[in-house]
Amino acid sequence: MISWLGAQMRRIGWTCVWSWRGWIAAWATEPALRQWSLANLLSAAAAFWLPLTPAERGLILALGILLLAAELMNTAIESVVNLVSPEAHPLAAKAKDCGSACVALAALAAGIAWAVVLWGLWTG
Ligand SMILES: Nc1ncnc2c1ncn2[C@@H]1O[C@H](COP(=O)(O)OP(=O)(O)OP(=O)(O)O)[C@@H](O)[C@H]1O
Repeated sequence: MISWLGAQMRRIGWTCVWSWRGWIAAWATEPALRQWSLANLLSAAAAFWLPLTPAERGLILALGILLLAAELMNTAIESVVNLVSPEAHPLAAKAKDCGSACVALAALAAGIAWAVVLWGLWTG
């Protein structure tokens, strides 16, 4: 039992190390990730500055983090496509376009959440 627990803790520890490495690598090469991170900071500051409910704040913060996750997934897809298909190919285009659509939908979700929350503030 103790050795199983130790193995799980080591696995979780390595997962944290690899995830941090992924974040650092994407941060260094992807301007879009830096822009979304700045937008997220501003969004989180506004969510705490405005008189929102805890549920509204939670929604805004969670969708912002999901948007960053979508951007990282898009970066992962782009990296793999560039590795296996540097030349033009319809499937490479499809993979990259879908990754881009994934980020766009996550951004739309965050934007809709902000619009609904602000509408509630305005009318409430
Ligand atoms: N190997 C390829 N084969 C076919 N089309 C491609 C290929 N690479 C890129 N494209 C097309 O060009 C678009 C932009 O690809 P690119 O790799 O430049 O992404 P990007 O500008 O870095 O995207 P993002 O702004 O999301 O980071 C893709 O969505 C796709 O339609």
